[in-house]
Amino acid sequence: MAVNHTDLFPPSAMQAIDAAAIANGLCGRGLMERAGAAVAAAALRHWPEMKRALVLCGPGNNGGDGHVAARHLSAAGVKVERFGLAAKAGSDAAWALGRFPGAVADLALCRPEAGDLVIDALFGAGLDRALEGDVAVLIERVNAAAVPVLAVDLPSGVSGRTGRPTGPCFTAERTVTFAAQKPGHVLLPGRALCGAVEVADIGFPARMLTAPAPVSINHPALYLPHLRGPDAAAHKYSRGHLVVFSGPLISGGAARMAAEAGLKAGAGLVSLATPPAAVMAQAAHVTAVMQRSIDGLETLEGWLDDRRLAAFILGPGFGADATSAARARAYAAAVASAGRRLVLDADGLSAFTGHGETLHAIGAAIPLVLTPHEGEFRRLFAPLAEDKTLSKIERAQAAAARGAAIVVYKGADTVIAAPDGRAAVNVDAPAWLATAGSGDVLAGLIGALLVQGMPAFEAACAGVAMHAAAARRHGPGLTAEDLIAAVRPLPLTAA
Ligand SMILES: NC(=O)C1=CN([C@@H]2O[C@H](COP(=O)(O)OP(=O)(O)OC[C@H]3O[C@@H](n4cnc5c(N)ncnc54)[C@H](O)[C@@H]3O)[C@@H](O)[C@H]2O)[C@@H](O)CC1
Ligand SMILES: Nc1ncnc2c1ncn2[C@@H]1O[C@H](COP(=O)(O)OP(=O)(O)O)[C@@H](O)[C@H]1O
Ligand SMILES: [K+]
Repeated sequence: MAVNHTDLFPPSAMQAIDAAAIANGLCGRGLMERAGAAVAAAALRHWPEMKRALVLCGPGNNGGDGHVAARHLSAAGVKVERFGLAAKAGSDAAWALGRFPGAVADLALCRPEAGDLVIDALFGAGLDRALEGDVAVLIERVNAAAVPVLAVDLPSGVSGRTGRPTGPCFTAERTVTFAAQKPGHVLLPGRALCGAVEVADIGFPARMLTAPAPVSINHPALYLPHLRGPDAAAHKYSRGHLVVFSGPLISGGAARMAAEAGLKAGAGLVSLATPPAAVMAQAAHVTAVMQRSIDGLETLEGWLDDRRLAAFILGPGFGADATSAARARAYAAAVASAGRRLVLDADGLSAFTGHGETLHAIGAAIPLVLTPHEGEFRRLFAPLAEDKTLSKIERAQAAAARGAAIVVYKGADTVIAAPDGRAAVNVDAPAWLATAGSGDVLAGLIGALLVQGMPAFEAACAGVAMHAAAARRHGPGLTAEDLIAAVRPLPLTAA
């Protein structure tokens, strides 16, 4: 018996596991029994004082779980009222109803009142079309009544594959799902609509809970095997030299923050590659971070003869005008020709709008990490961003393939994706990370992990985790400068 706490299972994969389990001798009704019991237990644990449990039961297995939960709650002395849609004759849901016969009122009659708990067992994670009619009306009524909702598997009306509402949907205070989470539990807005998620063990053996695709929550096992602390004989060059391209005089702060974050994250040395006109301004600010005046491509190519320059960050505050964009493309190509690692962020990403093939060629040549926020993603991958059928995970995977790069698709639900289909969703970044310059810090963290020799996907996952950990460590009121100060190396062992 097991729960898979880290991998994400799209609804189709969960259905396949369900079918395989039953084909292998597990009893479908037994799964439903344990699912319903887990829901009832959660209801009793979190709402011990509930006046009534209003259990809304759909026609499928989700509704079956609801009937089982209703039976257990009634046996525990809770006043239970059921509302629902008829279960198909012969189905497990009909069997579950048969074990607890009694009135199942029409959905239109459901009137939640203060003190009630609504248990939403209408539809599960596989829902792929908008809920209409009585169900839609009831959802609006329940949401307006401001009574707590406990969702079974996923709030009805939310897609388990994308996390997006297909139409009207419940807003749950808690959700009990089974065996493993689906993408809809962690991608926004699904994550917020689920409330607190509990994953119940309903009896699948661990060997059956292997993910069909390498898509998971961003968790330490993804990057721990590649994370190293400095060994006792380390020197600064063995820890790696990171270079951050600085923008012009007016916008040097972004590169400086990336550089300082890189030092905090363990790069042995960090240098700003600064246009001559901005050197004095940067010199007035930086201390441990070094500088090199770079007046054009030729100077850069000369400097690239120094093999110790391991990775580059290009984009924070670099300049968005056509001249800067052309320079960004030329610098990125030079870094790629020299076989170094590269993080493209901010203006460095926008510079490649309409230059997808060049970007792909760079990604094919070197380890390349792209860190777009929503706006940059839309600019760089316009058709993908507009495809409303895709989930954020699927969009990030497609962008990674298109750019031959690791894509860190930022936001409150940052997705890290690789061209080979690996993807991870970060779920523990606090909202106070949404502050000017925090993306520049993230670029610095990823750059620092790249110079220390981590493979690009793992470096991106670890960088995103380190960024979120620093923000949590500081707490609300965070500025990007505070964020840098709060950065600590990630623990080398799982917590
Ligand atoms: N492997 C698992 O995770 C287990 C899942 N169980 C439950 O099974 C549920 C999935 O069961 P089902 O596949 O029967 O799915 P649902 O319970 O969501 O029911 C779908 C049924 O509703 C009908 N339907 C009517 N209007 C619909 C609409 N607008 N959109 C979609 N369907 C609509 C469909 O034709 C289908 O018959 C899970 O959510 C979970 O609660 C448990 O019973 C036990 C094991
Ligand atoms: N609501 C949020 N919750 C958690 N993290 C967030 C939220 N909004 C933004 N972030 C994170 O903050 C960072 C912002 O980066 P970015 O948009 O590039 O900002 P900037 O350009 O100002 O540096 C990203 O890492 C993003 O994932
Ligand atoms: K549900």
